[in-house]
Amino acid sequence: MAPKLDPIESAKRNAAYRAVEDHFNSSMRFVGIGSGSSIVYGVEAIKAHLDKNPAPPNHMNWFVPTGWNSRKVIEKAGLIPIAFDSLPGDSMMEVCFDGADEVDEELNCIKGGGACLFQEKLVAARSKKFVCIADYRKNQKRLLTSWPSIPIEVAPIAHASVLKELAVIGSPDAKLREHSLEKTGPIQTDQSFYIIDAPFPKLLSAFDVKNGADGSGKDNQWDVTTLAERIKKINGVLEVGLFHGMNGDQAQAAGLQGGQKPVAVYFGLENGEVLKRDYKEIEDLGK
Ligand SMILES: O=C[C@H](O)[C@H](O)[C@H](O)COP(=O)(O)O
Repeated sequence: MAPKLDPIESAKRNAAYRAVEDHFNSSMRFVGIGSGSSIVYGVEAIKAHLDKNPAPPNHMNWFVPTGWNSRKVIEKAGLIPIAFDSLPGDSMMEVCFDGADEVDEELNCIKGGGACLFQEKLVAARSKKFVCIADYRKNQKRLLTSWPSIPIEVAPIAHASVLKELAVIGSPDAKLREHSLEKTGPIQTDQSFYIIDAPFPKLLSAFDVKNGADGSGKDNQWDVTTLAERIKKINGVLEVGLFHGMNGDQAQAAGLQGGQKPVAVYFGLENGEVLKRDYKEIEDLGK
């Protein structure tokens, strides 16, 4: 008998199975796989789906990892990984599945809690859609409600100057993420970069801005997009753990390749149900 999962793990697993049921099929060619603990259940659900519904004859399903750990999860499930930079020509992934640390009402996400975000953003932006798997703790009205800080991937040589500039723009307590065993030093990403965690006050959404709020950073009030773009401009920053702007459907409708935001987020709830939030419902919210 399978061991009983604790409520949070079981919420992630329920969300993963629903997300995969709604967005995966065996004839897909390229599928992105994110990082973290929730996506492990996503891969489990994909494998279970393929076992029941094998791919058509002579058809390969390839899975694009977002880092070392994600590649191991793919391999362990017996699925076939393909490196992002081996994707042929202009082919897109049909879908990518990934987790998040926090998701707001507009489906903006904070990611990078597990030190992966650069490759996750590359993969999301080359996928027709990003589908997010999460548990109830991640579902918040605004970002930085329960999750305390924004993960930022930086070049090691620039970490001190990035910390200084973050202080200037309103995050004096930003910190370099270190291993718990101090002597092992800063945590390194798959790119051998460092991670800075930058706390800011709760972020405004595009709805707030549309309704007249000032998210320009005055009085340290930022909206998600303005802050993400401001941090990205700091020399030495490779990527910011804010996934914002358009989702894949919206990007393609605008003639662009892909977006950063999920088209849908599946939150596993404490009572065993799954709450699905998708961007169409958000468009209605904005009216
Ligand atoms: O760095 C890690 C990634 O962005 C993860 O997707 C994110 O931290 C969520 O991870 P988990 O599913 O473990 O909560």
